[in-house]
Amino acid sequence: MMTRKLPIIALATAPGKAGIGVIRISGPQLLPMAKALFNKALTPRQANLLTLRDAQGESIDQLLAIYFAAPASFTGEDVLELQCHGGPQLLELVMKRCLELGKDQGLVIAEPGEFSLRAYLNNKIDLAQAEAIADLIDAQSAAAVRGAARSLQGAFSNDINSLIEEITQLRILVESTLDFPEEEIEFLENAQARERLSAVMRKLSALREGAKQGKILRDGIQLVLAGAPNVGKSSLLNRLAGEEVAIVTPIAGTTRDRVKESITISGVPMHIIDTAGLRATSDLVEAKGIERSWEAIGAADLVIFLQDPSSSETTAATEILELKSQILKALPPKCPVLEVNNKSDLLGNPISAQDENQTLFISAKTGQGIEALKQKILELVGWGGSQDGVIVARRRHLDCLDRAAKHLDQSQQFAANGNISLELFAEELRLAQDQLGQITGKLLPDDLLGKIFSQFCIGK
Ligand SMILES: Nc1nc2c(c(=O)[nH]1)N(C=O)[C@@H](CNc1ccc(C(=O)N[C@@H](CCC(=O)O)C(=O)O)cc1)CN2
Ligand SMILES: Nc1nc2c(ncn2[C@@H]2O[C@H](COP(=O)(O)OP(=O)(O)OP(=O)(O)O)[C@@H](O)[C@H]2O)c(=O)[nH]1
Ligand SMILES: [K+]
Repeated sequence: MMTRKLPIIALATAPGKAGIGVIRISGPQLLPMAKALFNKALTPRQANLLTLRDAQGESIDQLLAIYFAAPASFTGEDVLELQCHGGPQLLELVMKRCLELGKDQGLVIAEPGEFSLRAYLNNKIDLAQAEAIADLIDAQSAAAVRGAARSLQGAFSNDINSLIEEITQLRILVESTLDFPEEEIEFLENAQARERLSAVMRKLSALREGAKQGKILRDGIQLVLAGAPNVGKSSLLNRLAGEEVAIVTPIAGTTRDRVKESITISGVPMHIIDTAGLRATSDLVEAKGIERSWEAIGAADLVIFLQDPSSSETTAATEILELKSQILKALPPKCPVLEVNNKSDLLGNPISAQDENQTLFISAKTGQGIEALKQKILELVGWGGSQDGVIVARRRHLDCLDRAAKHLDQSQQFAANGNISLELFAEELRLAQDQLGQITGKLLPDDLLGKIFSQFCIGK
């Protein structure tokens, strides 16, 4: 796939019936094909109202064609867009006609992400921007859209590039004095190398913080509701979702399988998973469900351990402690657990939303304490509270930033008195820079491009 030069074609709009359907073609030289399709010269970058005909001269569609001449196009190649009526059968015919007439030039159906890949390879966008396009399309909340749009405009890339630039300046300084080893201490002091490194590290740390927020915005949070049967997990899911997505009954063991629902809390996508109540059971179906509960807990970003202090049967303190320790063992590393007491409406005296042990009290039934719970959830998953200036980010970006930070830490150690090695100092700077370069695609491991672009949707 990666670097073929043949012209490619794909449906750019979603498959299915719609008002309009857009077919997009990109290639090194599309004018002959355009001529063959319409028998007419197209004005570049302008809507041309034309009739497309089949081999027999019968009209297939009256459409708008836009021709972009290389390099002034999305991909940097010639691009021809056919904005047709949006019928699936019609679009199929148009596609067939194009493939027929483009045969001599080797026109082929595009692979997922191939248009964006070409835009990247032709330096129209960098890798972080290409990823932002996919994230824009996949965005799960309005805040995620804004974050992806910022990245697409280059906000993230610019920050990365200016960091790379500062490291470059520092490297130039260091490398120019490498040949005079006896002056290392003096050099470090005169050039304020340590101060400059600290400044770079502070910037990187701010960028990592922002990227963590951006990862939350892009991927959302896997929030698992766990606990004994009948404590009100399904009721809480319904309350958070604002609709009856899970079955609620007074019968313990109602939920037999995971029920998932995606919502947003303050613009943060939350994938809430209601699980089968955890208890020993001889019921085979229930046991299977409980197995899945444990799987969900093992893949959570946050677990709410829900309890029902109004019920004597489920609140035997030892049982709760036992269940809690099982949950703690099943959690992924660093995943927080939030203990929440449900059914506060049954507890007689007016209950405040939080007791002295910081345990939250809520009522899934009345809605009491739900707002406080939502705030607590955001706090625990590390959401900074503001969407201003947030960009979307991926695991890949976070990993690169983490590795860059490690290298800067190391380079700082090689600038410490008693341990100075300018050579290693410079080498670690270079390694940090390489990691940052991977984010924008300046420097890439071999198989990465294919991996990233193949996850794009078709026609993008
Ligand atoms: N119909 C249509 N709508 C679309 C796209 C498309 O390809 N087709 N896009 C596709 O994702 C996005 C728009 N992205 C685009 C990015 C650059 C250029 C372009 O022509 N760039 C030239 C000229 C720039 C200029 O004149 O300012 C260039 O970069 O040289 C076009 C679309 C969203 N909407
Ligand atoms: N009074 C009161 N009853 C509640 C509250 N939340 C849930 N219930 C009741 O508790 C019972 C069990 O609720 P569910 O939501 O099915 O509990 P669950 O934890 O999902 O149960 P399992 O599916 O058995 O694991 C139902 O009768 C609910 O109406 C609450 O906040 N107050
Ligand atoms: K129940």
